Amino acid sequence: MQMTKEFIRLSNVSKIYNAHKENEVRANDDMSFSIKRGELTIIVGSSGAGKSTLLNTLGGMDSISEGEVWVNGNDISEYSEKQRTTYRRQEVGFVFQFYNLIPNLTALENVELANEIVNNPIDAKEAMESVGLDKRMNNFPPQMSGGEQQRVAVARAIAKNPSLLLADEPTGALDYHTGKKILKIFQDYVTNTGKNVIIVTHNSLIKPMADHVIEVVDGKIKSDVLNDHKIPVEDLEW
Ligand SMILES: Nc1ncnc2c1ncn2[C@@H]1O[C@H](COP(=O)(O)OP(=O)(O)OP(=O)(O)O)[C@@H](O)[C@H]1O
Repeated sequence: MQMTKEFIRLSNVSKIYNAHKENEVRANDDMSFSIKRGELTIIVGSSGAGKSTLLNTLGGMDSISEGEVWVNGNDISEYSEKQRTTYRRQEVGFVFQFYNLIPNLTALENVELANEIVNNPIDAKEAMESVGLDKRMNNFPPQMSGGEQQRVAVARAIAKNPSLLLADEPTGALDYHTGKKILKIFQDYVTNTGKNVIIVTHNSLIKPMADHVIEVVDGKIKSDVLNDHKIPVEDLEW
């Protein structure tokens, strides 16, 4: 089968909380866009715009109310709970704002735990090396800086060898320089592997580092722009 260039396509996707009640919220409202293979995509918007809701949809964490969500040739909006669990486990790597590491396992053990649950993992040590932490493998998370813990979290996501890496405000808890290091890892990952990374953020100043920027306002897509000349993270200032 020929691989198409399109990797993700959302068609008229809505997520409605408390439908038909007084407190109904259209967190995602009639969203349509597509994402090509090998893209670094940034989804940007202010607080409450609907970014996390969208990320939860793409990551198979939640079902939608209306529309279709195609990932890698499959309509994941039709998946049963069980199929969604398999999808989430096998296909998606997650990085969150607050690392979510297990404190009483070493950095390496945190990464190993993730790659044990998938069929086609990357060696945990290799993943640690790829984020520059080969010397800190046997440290426990509380002995590491925020930036180092976030690198472990990125290694953990990469070690699953996912087809899609999702990051929700991955630099939200980090200082400027440390945040830049994390963003560089994501940008290099896309360049080196040809896989897809989607970063959700409220920081519109990082938009130039992406291949594709989707802006969300009030649950709707406000703009959808391809960057022909993305900027290396090193050259980005904010
Ligand atoms: N489980 C839920 N039940 C009801 N409303 C919800 C639920 N989850 C999110 N919402 C609402 O949906 C809207 C979008 O929320 P969402 O978390 O997706 O925004 P966001 O852009 O990620 O914001 P932030 O940057 O602050 O995390 C908000 O109005 C929020 O209150």
